[in-house]
Amino acid sequence: MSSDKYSVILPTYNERRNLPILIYLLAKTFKEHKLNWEVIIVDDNSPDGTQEIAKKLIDIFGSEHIQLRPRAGKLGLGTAYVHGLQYVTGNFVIIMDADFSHHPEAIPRFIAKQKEKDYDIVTGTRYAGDGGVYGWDLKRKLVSRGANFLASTALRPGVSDLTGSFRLYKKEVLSTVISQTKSKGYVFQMELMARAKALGYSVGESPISFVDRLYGESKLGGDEIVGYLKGVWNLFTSI
Ligand SMILES: Nc1nc2c(ncn2[C@@H]2O[C@H](COP(=O)(O)OP(=O)(O)O[C@H]3O[C@H](CO)[C@@H](O)[C@H](O)[C@@H]3O)[C@@H](O)[C@H]2O)c(=O)[nH]1
Ligand SMILES: [Mg+2]
Repeated sequence: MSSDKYSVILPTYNERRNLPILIYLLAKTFKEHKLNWEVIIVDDNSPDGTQEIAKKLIDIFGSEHIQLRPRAGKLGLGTAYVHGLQYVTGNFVIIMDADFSHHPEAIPRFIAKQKEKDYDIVTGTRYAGDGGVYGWDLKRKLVSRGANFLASTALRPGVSDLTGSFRLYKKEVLSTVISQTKSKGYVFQMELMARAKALGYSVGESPISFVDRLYGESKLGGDEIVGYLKGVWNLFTSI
C-alpha cells in the first residue's frame, strides 16, 4: 500500500437515504484498490436525521475511516468544503456530492489520471469525452450549459466543466486556492477552478456521467443562480 491517503469531503443536507450505500461503495472501492482513505461528512443539521445515520456508519466502518463534522445550520456548499478541509488527514482530497450523482466508481480513474502527469487537480467532466448528464429537465440543462458557457467565455480557463464538483485535489493545492476563494454557494466550484488556473496549477480531466439524484431534491435555487452571475462578474473584473 502506498503512503498516499485520500480524504473525501462529503457535504450533506437531507441525505439519510443516500448516505449508507454511498459510504459502503466508497469503502469497497478504496479497499479493492488498496488505498488509504477517510470520509469527512459535513452535515448542516439536516432535519431528516442524516447525522444519526452518520453516527451509525462510524460504528460500522470505524472512526479512522469516517468523521462527522457537523455545522449548526445550512450555511452553503462552498463553506462546507472549507469547514471539512480543516479535518483532512490525507495528502489528496476528493470532493463529491452525497446523492449518487457522483459515483464512487469514477474515483480510481481520477487517481490514475492524477498519476499520469502528477496533476495538481483532476476534475470530473460532463462536457468532454464520453461524459454526460442524465435525468435533468431542459431548464436545468440550460442553466448548467449557460453557466459553463458564460464563465468559459469571460474567464477562458480552458477546462470543459467549471461548475461540477466531483474533483480530486492535492491537499496543499486545495488549501491554497480555497483560501483565495470568496463565494459561499454553488458558484464556489467555478471560482475555485478559475483561480486554480490563474495560479498556474495543472488540471487533468476525466469524463463522468452525472445522474440526477434518486432520493430527495436539489438545493439549487434562484438565489444560487444570481450568486453565480455575481461570481463570474467579480472574477472577470479581478483575475
Ligand atoms: N453541508 C451542506 N451540504 C449541502 C448544502 N447544499 C447542498 N448540499 C449537499 O451538496 C451536494 C449537492 O447538492 P444538490 O442539491 O444535490 O446539488 P445539485 O443540484 O445536484 O448540483 C450538483 O450539480 C451542480 C452543477 O453541476 C454542482 O455545482 C453542484 O456542486 C452539484 O454537483 C449534496 O450532497 C447535498 O446534500 C449545504 O448548504 N450544506
Ligand atoms: Mg444533486
